[in-house]
Amino acid sequence: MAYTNDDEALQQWPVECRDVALQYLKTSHEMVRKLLEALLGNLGAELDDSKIDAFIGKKMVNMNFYLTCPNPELTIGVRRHSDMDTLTILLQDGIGGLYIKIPQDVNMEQKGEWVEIPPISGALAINIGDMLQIWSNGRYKSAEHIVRTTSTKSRVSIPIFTRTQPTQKIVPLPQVVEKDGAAHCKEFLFSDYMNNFFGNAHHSKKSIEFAKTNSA
Ligand SMILES: O=C(O)CCC(=O)C(=O)O
Ligand SMILES: [Fe+2]
Repeated sequence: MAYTNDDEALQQWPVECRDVALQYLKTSHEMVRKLLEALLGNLGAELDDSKIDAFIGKKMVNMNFYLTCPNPELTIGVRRHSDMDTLTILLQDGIGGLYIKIPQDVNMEQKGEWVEIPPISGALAINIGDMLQIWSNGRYKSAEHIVRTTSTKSRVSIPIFTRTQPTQKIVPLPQVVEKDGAAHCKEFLFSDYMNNFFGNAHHSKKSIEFAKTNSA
């Protein structure tokens, strides 16, 4: 359910869930703003409110229902992808099944492996999106993830995607580039990216290939 404004949400979202979904979305927006400030501030990039709003101005709340599957090894719930947005807030129930791939180029024992993000009661999972990877000049990685189903229990997850406007220029933040000595991606418009991948949000690191082909 895409969010534009309260009136539209109240008119168009299903009456059974619209109030609680709206509340979840609004509370999350404040949290996302603080997270983004902290994450980018940590890289030396202080952004004013209008910039932060531009990065997370478009929001969407989804509701995923994964049915049980008699042969889970023959299928997948959501195929391998990274999120195309800025930050994703993910509420999952207690069933489990979300796995992320630890990148090869990190200094961790489990590098290259798929690792489960176990549900923790009362906790949210936060995904770095592809655009945040680019703004941070690759310092933060948008993790590839996958959802596996089980034969015994259905699962529910509710992600909130926060994303930038189509007209937003995507380019590594100058404060980070200055520190790093080089930008790892050339400028492009988010709309260019969406034209390439929209309708295929569950791509597999396509943006990173895209960024590479745009690479300075
Ligand atoms: O269901 C989940 O845990 C993750 C869903 C997801 O990755 C997505 O909707 O992009
Ligand atoms: Fe995802």
